[in-house]
Amino acid sequence: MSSSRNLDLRWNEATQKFEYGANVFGPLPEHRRLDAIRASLLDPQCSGPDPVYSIVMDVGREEHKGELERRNLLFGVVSYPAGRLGREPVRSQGHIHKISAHSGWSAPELFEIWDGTAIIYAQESTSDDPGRCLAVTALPGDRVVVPPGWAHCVINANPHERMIFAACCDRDYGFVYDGVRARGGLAWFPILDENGGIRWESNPRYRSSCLEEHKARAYPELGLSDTSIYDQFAQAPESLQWVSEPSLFATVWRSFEL
Ligand SMILES: O=P(O)(O)OC[C@H]1O[C@](O)(CO)[C@@H](O)[C@@H]1O
Repeated sequence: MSSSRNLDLRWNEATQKFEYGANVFGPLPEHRRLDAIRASLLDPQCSGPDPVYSIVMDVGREEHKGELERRNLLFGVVSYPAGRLGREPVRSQGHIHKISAHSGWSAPELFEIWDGTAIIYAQESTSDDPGRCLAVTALPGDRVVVPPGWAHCVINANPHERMIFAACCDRDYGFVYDGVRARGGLAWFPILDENGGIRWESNPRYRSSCLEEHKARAYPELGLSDTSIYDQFAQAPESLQWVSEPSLFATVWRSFEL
């Protein structure tokens, strides 16, 4: 069982499900199978943990249901097993958020790591030139923000332990995979080295690019406090409104650093 950050839910390894505390709602997990994500892996024939990850979208405390809906916000939690996908760590496929009907923006996403070590990888575009490419390492309690319109994936950086994270996103979410799949993945593939560390290989189906790597940082310009993202929502729901209404920070996004 793993503990959550101020939302009473935990992953049960034996049942491969999330368990919800009193007054916490959430669905059964959707298990993403290995066959469903092969098109974006370095070795599409590889073997690895199956399911590759388990997702619950729309979790929260009963008392917040209305507020989440009114604000077009949604919390999800994702659990990744230990292991590897061939030479790669366990990871998601990579996608861009669809344009939201209510905002006209491809929404940003706010991640918070709960257990394990994650790398959030993001690139500006899935066209020939991927633009800026960044890999941000995040530990329990760290937050990472992927700005509007960027393609991204989430990686379990430690092949020896499970990784669990929460994300706050637009309730009108949808994932666009075309660009990523057409190029056989994102512009950089994470590779597990002999010592369990991560190195990167560029994807030759993109024009050459540089990869910047750094650790997670604070985001005062987005009004993120030190408390967990769910508690921040509970205490001041308007302070996360930018997730579903990115235009509130239109000027911030222009020079945003992950
Ligand atoms: O569809 P993909 O790219 O495999 O990623 C799915 C993941 O993306 C997320 O939105 C996080 O970016 C999670 O909900 C989910 O784990």
